[in-house]
Amino acid sequence: MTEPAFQDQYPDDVSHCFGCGRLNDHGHQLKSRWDGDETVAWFRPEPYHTATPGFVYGGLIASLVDCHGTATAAAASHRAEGRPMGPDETLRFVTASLHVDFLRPTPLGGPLQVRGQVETLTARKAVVAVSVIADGTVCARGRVVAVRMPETMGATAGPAARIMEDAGS
Ligand SMILES: CCCCCCCC(=O)SCCNC(=O)CCNC(=O)[C@H](O)C(C)(C)COP(=O)(O)OP(=O)(O)OC[C@H]1O[C@@H](n2cnc3c(N)ncnc32)[C@H](O)[C@@H]1OP(=O)(O)O
Repeated sequence: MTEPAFQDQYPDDVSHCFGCGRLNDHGHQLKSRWDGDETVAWFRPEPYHTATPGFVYGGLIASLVDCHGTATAAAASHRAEGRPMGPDETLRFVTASLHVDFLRPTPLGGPLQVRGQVETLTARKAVVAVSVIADGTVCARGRVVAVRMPETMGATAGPAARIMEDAGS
């Protein structure tokens, strides 16, 4: 049986992210999982994710790097602490820094493999290297500095909750 994706184990109050939130019907809903000591996600860009005809928009690629990086940070933190991921226990990480190098044009039409490798991990911070691969060729490399989410970003009440309600999510 396939393991549930990291993002599917986030609590509801942090599951509206445009890149990976399972509760965001308009988002990418990226799904990241362990593959040995690395992490992997697959994403198939749609024709409207175009940069120039036939090639993937760089902002989408940055989004995949971002959400795979932060999800990898959360999963690695759980693994290091010996705590399974789950809706009540998820250690939450947000992006402090996102760097992407676009090495070559990324072809549109097939699935992209997104691979993550934890470079450093402390209780409060993870640095994750991410590759975006099309048909066996690395098209972009990124690095995410992910930091434990401040309490103010996970609000279940107040303005944040009202915005999501208004959006119908
Ligand atoms: C939870 C699931 C949701 C999915 C997430 C999806 C990804 C996202 O898009 S998140 C949205 C975008 N990100 C944000 O809005 C975050 C906004 N920024 C913040 O809230 C804060 O600046 C935050 C939390 C990142 C860092 O807080 P801050 O108090 O500055 O942390 P601080 O204690 O100084 O630094 C912690 C560590 O991070 C490092 N760090 C902080 N900012 C940066 C940076 N920009 N670049 C590199 N390193 C940094 C520090 O050097 C420090 O490292 P060390 O522990 O080795 O000394």
